[in-house]
Amino acid sequence: MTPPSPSSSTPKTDLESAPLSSSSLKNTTLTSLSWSSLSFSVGTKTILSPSTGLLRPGELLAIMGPSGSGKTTLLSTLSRRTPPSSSSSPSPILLNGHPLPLSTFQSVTRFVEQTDSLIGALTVREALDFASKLSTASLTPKERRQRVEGLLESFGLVEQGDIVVGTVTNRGISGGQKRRLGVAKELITGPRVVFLDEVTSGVDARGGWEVVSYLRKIARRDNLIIVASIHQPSTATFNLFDKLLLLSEGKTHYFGSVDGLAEYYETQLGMMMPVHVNPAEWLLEQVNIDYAEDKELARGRLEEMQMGWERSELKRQLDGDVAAVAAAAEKGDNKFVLGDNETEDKKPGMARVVMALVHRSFIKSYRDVVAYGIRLAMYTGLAIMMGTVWLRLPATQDSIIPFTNSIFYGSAFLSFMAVAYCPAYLEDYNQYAKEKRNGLYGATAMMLSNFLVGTPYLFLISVVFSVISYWLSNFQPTAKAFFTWVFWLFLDLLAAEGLVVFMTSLFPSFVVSLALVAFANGLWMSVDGFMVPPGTLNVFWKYVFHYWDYQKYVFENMMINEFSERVYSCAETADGCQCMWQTDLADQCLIRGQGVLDQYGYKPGYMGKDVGIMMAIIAGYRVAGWLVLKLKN
Ligand SMILES: Nc1ncnc2c1ncn2[C@@H]1O[C@H](COP(=O)(O)OP(=O)(O)OP(=O)(O)O)[C@@H](O)[C@H]1O
Repeated sequence: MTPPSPSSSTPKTDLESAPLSSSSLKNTTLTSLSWSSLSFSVGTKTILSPSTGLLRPGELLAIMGPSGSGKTTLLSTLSRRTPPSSSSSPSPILLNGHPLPLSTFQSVTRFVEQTDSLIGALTVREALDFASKLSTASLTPKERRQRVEGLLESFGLVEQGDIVVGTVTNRGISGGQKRRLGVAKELITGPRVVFLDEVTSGVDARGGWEVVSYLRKIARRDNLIIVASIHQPSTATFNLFDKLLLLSEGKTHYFGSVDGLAEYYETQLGMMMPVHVNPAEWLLEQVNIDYAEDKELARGRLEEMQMGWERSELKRQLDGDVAAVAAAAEKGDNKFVLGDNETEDKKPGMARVVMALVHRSFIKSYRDVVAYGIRLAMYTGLAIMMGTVWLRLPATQDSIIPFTNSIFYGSAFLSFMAVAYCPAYLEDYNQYAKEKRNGLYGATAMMLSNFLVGTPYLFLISVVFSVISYWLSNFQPTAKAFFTWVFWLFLDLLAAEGLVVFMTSLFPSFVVSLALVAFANGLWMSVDGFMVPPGTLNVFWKYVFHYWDYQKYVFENMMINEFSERVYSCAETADGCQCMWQTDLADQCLIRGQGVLDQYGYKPGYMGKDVGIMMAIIAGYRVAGWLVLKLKN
């Protein structure tokens, strides 16, 4: 496990021949990652002062520093997720001494976020398989399997291969194993450089050590460069790193080998590193002035240490090595850049991505009770409740108001309850956002797959709800009327889900999206025509909101479905017949259902037009959601 000695020799290999599609993940082409004058400012505030570094294949770099010292900023600019403030063209970040175009750079590097983007319902093996399907199309099924099995083995996850990651009802694998899986997922494309934010976050000391030792093993075996920010590693974990970049207030205090730290501090700064103390803790103490009693004194000392680094022989050597790498590349020894076609060819097309996403969401939908199970149970409960409250209503005038109320409840309250979809969509959105940042797929694939997976479930919910409540309540008992009811309920739920998708994409926060969807549905409920009949509704609400209220079309058509072809008996009293609605059937002591509809101004015969409007509203919500995701690029 001895680190290979870094050398400043001229890179001899060529990234162009990087065999990304081969089953081997070994790097044979990248010889260095270097950067100089890499800085980042916001306005006049410097967050990262010019940083320089050089890494060779097989090396692990720890970026360490007190909270707020700029670790995340450095990692983010180094991985080119955030453009640096200094001359961003050409990039100050070089691979084999070359500033590669962003797309080429991204095709040979990966970023592992602090929080894993893992789907709890998938097994460990499936998580890797889907990561592979979403990121590369150039593997045969056999190569894909080999790569997945290879990574399971490399990260010590073979025994956990068929265990789910973990859901609300299934505990799944441990935190450390999750972190290892999160890293393995990013290695599936065979990157040459891996960036990891807070590599040991969410795991205990032992778990952290395990993650880093697996990383070290893989870096050595496959010649990868690994850059990880880390908060406060244990001594054992710290010693697994080859190099350290120590930051304080955005400035570099040390860049070099972990082994050479004690000597540097002693000879350059005259400070003895205690032997029996965790070196990481000791270093952080030296560069952290947040808790110093005498801030002035501590700041002076910090600046002295930082100047010590600037003046050091190590820094001079580093600058020389970085310059030599760039100079060698400039001589033109290497043909470098991965051809655009070559990288594009490896990405799966839209159809493949959508298929993989649909398959993945489908597995999630039946294994994870939060996705659809809870909602199905809730709607079933509501159906039983509704059917037994409005139980076996006879076709008499006394049932007309309960029928009307039930139709409103069945349409409006059910769509209101789509708020229950907010948490599940938020989970999908966060997954999408992470995978988008890693360049896996975009807004179109996300929207299409979400719609394709959700639609059959909404249909199932509509059927289950209607089968129970429709017949229990005794709505118009014909097959045609039943299926029309199911159809409108289905459209209702599709529109309501579209609203959730749009709102939650716009404000991806549980509390905010929940409040906004509830507010919007509250508004649609009050102007749909039930509370205030359309003829009475004041012009502002009528013309600004009523006509594009999806609940209006559902309520109106469900009302027409119940009343347009049905007849209700009036009350027989001692004085004769008393009809609450006067229609042409009054002399037979009956009420023609159309009489009820007349008070709302509803007429049958416009279903085709209403279905068209409803579909436009459903599509409108989806397109609005897609636009939001697109614009958030
Ligand atoms: N876009 C930004 N605008 C303003 N300030 C920023 C921005 N990005 C970072 N900062 C500030 O720069 C400093 C460094 O932030 P950064 O997140 O890089 O530190 P860190 O070392 O990763 O901190 P921690 O260990 O607490 O996560 C912080 O004070 C932060 O508030």
